[in-house]
Amino acid sequence: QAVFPETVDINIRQLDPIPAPRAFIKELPLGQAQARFVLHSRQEIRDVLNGADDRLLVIVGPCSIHDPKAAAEYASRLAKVCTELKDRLLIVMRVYFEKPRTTVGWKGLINDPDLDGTFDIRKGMWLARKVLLDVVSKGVPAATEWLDPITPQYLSDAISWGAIGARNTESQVHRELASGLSMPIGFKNSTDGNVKAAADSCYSASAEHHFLSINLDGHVIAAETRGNPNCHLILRGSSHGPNYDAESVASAMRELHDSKASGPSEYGLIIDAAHGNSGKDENVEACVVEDIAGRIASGERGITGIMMESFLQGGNQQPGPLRSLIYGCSVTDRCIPWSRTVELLHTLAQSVAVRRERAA
Ligand SMILES: C[C@@H](OP(=O)(O)O)C(=O)O
Ligand SMILES: [Mn+2]
Repeated sequence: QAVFPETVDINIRQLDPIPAPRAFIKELPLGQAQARFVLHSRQEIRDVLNGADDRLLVIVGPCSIHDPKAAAEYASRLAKVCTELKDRLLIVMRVYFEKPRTTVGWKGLINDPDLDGTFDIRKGMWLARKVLLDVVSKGVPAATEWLDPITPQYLSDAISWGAIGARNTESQVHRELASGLSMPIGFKNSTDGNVKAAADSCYSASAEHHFLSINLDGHVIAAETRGNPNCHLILRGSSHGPNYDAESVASAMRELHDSKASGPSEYGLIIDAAHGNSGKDENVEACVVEDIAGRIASGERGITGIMMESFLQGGNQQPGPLRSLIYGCSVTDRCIPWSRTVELLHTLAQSVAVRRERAA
């Protein structure tokens, strides 16, 4: 026999087969109209990031998706604001299914959809695709963090923008993954505040790569990618404090230049007002958003997008089975409540209008 059993799987308890991506996509297909919408929103995001479109990209939504019903309600509310403010803001919803943990904890809807330690990944992936299609069918573009390198094969057709998180931003696996993805990708600075690693990732991901992966039929393949020219930086603060200030933005743009990572034209960066920029306190996060709005209105260059963590209810709660939870409240990072989110979106829209007047 090829493998001596005693030499492998010593620490493996179980291996459960999961249907290939094509089976999920067949069961939950993206419609023709939705596919056109995804392609259009990806191009709008590229145009905002490279300055061809003077609107502001706003990536807003819960830290994580744990309840399909609450996600659908949030998307319905956001769809109305998308339409109301689309002359000034390009709004994309955070639809995050995979959560990178600093140590251990609930890893997201795909990994443990029942939030009870049963880890029904097949059900989680199916639910994730269902939630995603529901958001897109409401006319709201979807953003997600790519964490597991296999996940994109199940979901990427419906995603308009992706992030590589602070804990993975220097990983070769994620740079290779990003180089083959079909949507703009933002690399977060690392948790210790290192921006150079993320800038180098933008450069690396713009190159072609060859690596092992799986195809839609679940077969192991050697992937050859063209390189993704639409990668950019996300400043998300760090364990040493915030980096959303003007000097940090200017120095990050220089870093991007030095690593030859600028996109087809000068791509701006996104500021994540949450995480290390707000100490995960939603009230501080709201103040960070207002600070950035003021700077955008005054014409500060380099900021082409902002990320906010927001949900139906503010704050957060410990994860657990849905029946035990407060409806519409984050089970991971604390979020800005919906009512305050709407105020902040209007403030951001107003700052774009003021910037336009000054530029006229
Ligand atoms: C995981 C977190 O991002 P970061 O990688 O900046 O901690 C988030 O976006 O919820
Ligand atoms: Mn978060």
